Parts: sequence; C-alpha cells; structure tokens
Amino acid sequence: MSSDVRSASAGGKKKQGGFLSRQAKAKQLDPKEVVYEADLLRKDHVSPDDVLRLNKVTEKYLCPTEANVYGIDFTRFKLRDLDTGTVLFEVAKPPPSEEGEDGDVDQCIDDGDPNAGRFVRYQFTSHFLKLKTVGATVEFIVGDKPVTKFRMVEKHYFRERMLKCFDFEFGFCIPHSRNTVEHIYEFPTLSPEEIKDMIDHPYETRSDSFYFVEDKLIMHNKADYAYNGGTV
Ligand SMILES: CCCCCCCCCCCCCC(=O)O
Repeated sequence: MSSDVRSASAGGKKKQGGFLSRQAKAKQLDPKEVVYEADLLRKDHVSPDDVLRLNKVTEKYLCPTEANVYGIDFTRFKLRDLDTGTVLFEVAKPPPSEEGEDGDVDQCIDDGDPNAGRFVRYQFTSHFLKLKTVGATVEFIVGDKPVTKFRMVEKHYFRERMLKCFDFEFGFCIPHSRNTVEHIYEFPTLSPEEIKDMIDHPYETRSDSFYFVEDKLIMHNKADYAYNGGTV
C-alpha cells in the first residue's frame, strides 16, 4: 500500500495565532444500532449516519477515489497544541509546477495503486497522548462544482475500542476556491494503562476519515499512529 509517513515531535516550532474553529462533537454509539462494513460496501451511497454506526475501524475503503467528483484536494495540513501554540506537525503539497518538474512526487505517490494517497502513517512522541486540545488546520481547493454540506466524520480506535468520533462541518465552498479551516480536536480521557498500551503497540491506533458532500460519501482516508517516536 502506498503511504505517507508523517513524523512529529512534541517540541516543534511555537506559533501563536487566531483560528477558525468548529467544535468537535463526540457521539456515543448505541450498541443496538451498529452496522458492519460489509453492509456498507454493498450500498450505492454511504451516508454520515451509516459511518456513525460503525463500531470498528474499516479494512477496506467505502468509496472509490472516483467518488470525489468535486475535485477536492487537500493542499496543507497543520497540527498545533492549542494550550501552548506549539506547532506539532505541518505539511504542504508542492505546487503543481514543482510536482511536474520533479516527477518523484507523482511517481512515489501514484505507483499504480488506486488507493495511493489515502493512507497516512503518523509517528508521534508519547507526549502527544498527554495533550488536551489540538487544532488541525486544513487547506483545500475545490474544482468547478459548488460544494454543499461538506462534512467530515473521523473515528479513532485503539484495537477494537473506539476512542472518539469527531464530526466536523466545512460548510459551503464556492467553485475554484481555496479554503482554510481549523478543526478543534478535544482529546478523549485515557487511563494510564491505555496510554502505556498505545505507546507499546505502535500502529494499533487507527482512524477512518469519511468526507461527505450533501450527505454522500465522496472520500475515505485512513491513518495509523505510533506514539513511541523521539524522546518524551
Ligand atoms: C488518541 C486519540 C486522539 C484523537 C485526536 C487526534 C488528533 C490528530 C488527528 C490527526 C488526524 C489526521 C487524519 C488524516 O491525516 O487523515
């Protein structure tokens, strides 16, 4: 599987600043309403309510890359600790001219894999798990169609247990626009035993990010996480 590996230390560059924020809503899952990945793979269109009812991380992707008919493309991503302003991690996509000149970027990301670019591996330090609130700034461009009710549901799991579900609205985006939004992640409360387990078992913490336009799944990305990088 092609992947993007993102390393971050807790002692990054400090930066303060204003931000646009949309509060995350944690949702409790009613066990009676659970749906299974296999059920959703059979559906023509997957909705936010469908993925909110999943109680496990997915093994497959619930939509093809072609479902993104809106030309939505993420161009910058930054994580910062909102308590200190410390920038934990920042990545930007090179402009198209640089991608063309270099050739390496496309080759490395594309690789003939239809799911290239949909999976990211994060390598954090254990300090990350002590954070309370993280701001994720996302910049993205949209193509020639208006994007209505753009929404992301992101579910984080350690092994079989869902740690937290985030539900963020991006709202309406005009055609050919470049947009920036900062989403606020309030961390779940984790016991010392859970934290130790997550540090001791890299990449067993995983997430699914589901993106919807008008309640229809148009992108599905995955990530996994290690918390044993660098120094504490
Ligand atoms: C231990 C649970 C922590 C939950 C909060 C995680 C905050 C950082 C999220 C970054 C997610 C990025 C997902 C992606 O790249 O697709």
